[in-house]
Amino acid sequence: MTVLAVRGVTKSFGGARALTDVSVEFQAGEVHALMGMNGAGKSTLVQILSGALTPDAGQLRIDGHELPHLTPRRARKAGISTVPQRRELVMSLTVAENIMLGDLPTRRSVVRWRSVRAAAQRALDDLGIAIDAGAVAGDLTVAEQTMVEVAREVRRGGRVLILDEPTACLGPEAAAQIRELVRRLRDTGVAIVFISHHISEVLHLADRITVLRDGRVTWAGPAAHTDEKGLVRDMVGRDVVSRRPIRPARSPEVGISIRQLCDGRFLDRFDIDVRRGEIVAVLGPAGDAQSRLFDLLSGRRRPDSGTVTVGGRPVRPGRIGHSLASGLRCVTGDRRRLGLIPGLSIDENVMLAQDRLDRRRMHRWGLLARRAAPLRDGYRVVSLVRNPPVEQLSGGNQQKVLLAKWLGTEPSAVLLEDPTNGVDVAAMAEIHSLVDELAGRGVAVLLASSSAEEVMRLADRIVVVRDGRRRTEHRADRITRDELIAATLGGAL
Ligand SMILES: Nc1ncnc2c1ncn2[C@@H]1O[C@H](COP(=O)(O)OP(=O)(O)OP(=O)(O)O)[C@@H](O)[C@H]1O
Repeated sequence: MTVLAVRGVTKSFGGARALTDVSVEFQAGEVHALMGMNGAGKSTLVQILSGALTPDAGQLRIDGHELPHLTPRRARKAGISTVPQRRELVMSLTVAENIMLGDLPTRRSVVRWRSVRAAAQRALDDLGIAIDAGAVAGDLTVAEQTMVEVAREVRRGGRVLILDEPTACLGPEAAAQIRELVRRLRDTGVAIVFISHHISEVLHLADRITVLRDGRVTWAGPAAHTDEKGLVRDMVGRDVVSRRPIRPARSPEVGISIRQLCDGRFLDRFDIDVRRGEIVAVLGPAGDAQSRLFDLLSGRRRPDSGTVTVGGRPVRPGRIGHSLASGLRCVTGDRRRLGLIPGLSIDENVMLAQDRLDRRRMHRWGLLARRAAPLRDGYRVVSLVRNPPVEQLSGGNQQKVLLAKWLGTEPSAVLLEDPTNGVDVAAMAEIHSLVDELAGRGVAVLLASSSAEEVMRLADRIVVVRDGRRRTEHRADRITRDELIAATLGGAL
């Protein structure tokens, strides 16, 4: 049964078309995946469905009734809920408070906290989510926070649930938990709109797929009627090949050396050496250790103890300037919060890390554009209008701006945290080639990733961390992906 129907929707931004004549129907009890390259128009469509954007033409119908002048409030009332990429929980409140926010049961204007807790726990239990409603939201893992948001939306009566890349940046186990929840929701009759760049995930999970390219539907049908190759062609318009290159022998010189690094429960006497020209990955079930490595190596945070040397020279802990001066570049996995400056254009963001460009020269726009051009072209940053503020770019293109910003500075060593987060298959292959080239130029690359596939594609060696400790080390050419996942989960090899 069709719950939500989109007919002939078109949307432009300042004269540039983001969506053209898009029609799609979402059925109750079905997982419907939206796929497409970065900038294809998926988020624009989702924002139209959730009432955040008004289409220039076309209509939306719920249960056959037209929904004119949709606003976020009306969409929610009609049962259309969105769980966006960025978690929207109040981290200092409990899970129960977050779930019940805006709908707190009261008696004579006094909140009945016991009822709050009980109702929230019921909402979680009904969906088979094993989380204590009394826990503080900020203490949950990212996957658990996503589940809490799902429970909240379903409790509020969501019949069409839009999940925007809910498994991005999650390790294999957490991603599997989210998929399990999606299946349970589907079985209760919710219509699920699922956005993901992971093709195998979509092929396993989705009942139906709609592919967008340049704002138009290029393929739509049951998931069983297509395959990986077909999807890539429909999304990209050509085949995409991404293979491990044969890299030249690595230099014996050590690029980055980490010794006995300790930081709270995240890192416990952690050691690693990355030689110049080598790619070493740190992989673990939860991304905690990986993002803590980013904080420590970039100098944002001082470790409890331990040393880091780059090119044989010690780096003073807790000092961003020292980290940069050592030739180390750390590319964050959290581009929205730590990576890019909203309000500044693509060119300004790309050039921010170039030390030769001081503040005064930043305002010579012609020069800025000329110097930024090779980087934005090299990293294939695509936008509808020339040089917009960076927040107007699609997610994957923002990621490319972030990589261009740091990798354009000729580093001697890099830490890359989830470098292809939110990036489409074609851009992923391009970014992987760029990382290969970096290593080929003798840069020491430390890869902090949550994706076993990515690690298998890029790394020479893989170090598995669990509970902050280095557990096992593997050569990428001597292990299979499944063995690696078992190793991250602590299973026997
Ligand atoms: N507010 C805006 N102003 C101007 N252009 C915009 C705005 N929002 C989106 N766009 C443009 O519309 C196009 C479609 O973007 P959209 O975010 O829908 O892509 P997407 O398919 O979700 O991509 P991704 O996979 O990277 O998230 C992009 O070229 C983007 O730059």
